[in-house]
Amino acid sequence: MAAPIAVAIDAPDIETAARWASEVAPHVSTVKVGLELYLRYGPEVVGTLRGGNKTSVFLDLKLHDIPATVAGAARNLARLKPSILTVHAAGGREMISAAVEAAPQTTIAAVTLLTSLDDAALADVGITGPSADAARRLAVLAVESGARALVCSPNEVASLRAEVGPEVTLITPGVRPAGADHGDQARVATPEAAYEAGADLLVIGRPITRAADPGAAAASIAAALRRAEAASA
Ligand SMILES: O=c1ccn([C@@H]2O[C@H](COP(=O)(O)O)[C@@H](O)[C@H]2O)c(=O)[nH]1
Repeated sequence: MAAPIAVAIDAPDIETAARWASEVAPHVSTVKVGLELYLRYGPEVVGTLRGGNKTSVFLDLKLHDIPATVAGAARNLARLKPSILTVHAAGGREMISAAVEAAPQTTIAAVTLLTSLDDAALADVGITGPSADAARRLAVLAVESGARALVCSPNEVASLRAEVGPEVTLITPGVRPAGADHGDQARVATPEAAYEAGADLLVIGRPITRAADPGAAAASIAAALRRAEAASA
């Protein structure tokens, strides 16, 4: 079975994106399209990456605007049939509800706190104290507004799970295999730690796509998750 990994296809061009998607497709459940590709190619990129692969396409466009604008955007994006569409939880209750109502067939995932922000960067934007507290507050607001999925750091999965229960899908970027370069990610954990904490879908980009062989890198992380699952059974 394909591993619960969404590979972030943050590629400079559609040819590279299509190659990465087909190389990782046998090993993972999902490919993720973000701003870099969508803003260059628009809706066609979704069809291209879906291609003949069985992977789901996750649209990570992090909508954040007034409710009416987000509703219109979510309605248009839902036509592409993504499995998941992201909005920023900080957009507030009405904005999240507007997205959920506009795209009833799509899982709306609310981004709590970007995983690139460390304590100092969070303080810069007025969020002080433990990141887990702020993430929990935003998570509750998002779920109360109808979001069925949340995006958070792997380090915050356990506390969010305790708060929102088993039915909400927890999606974690900020995943780095042991020894991998963290790049611009601040609140990180290994794939095994994210999985063991209870994450439902691990978002992993550069550790896979920048490897010499993306297919082999995806297969290796998928195998590590299977070992973690077997060990916890
Ligand atoms: O809080 C967030 C929300 C989304 N992302 C996205 O995930 C991937 C991570 O890619 P890596 O190469 O594994 O760092 C990227 O597309 C981000 O836009 C996130 O990192 N953090």
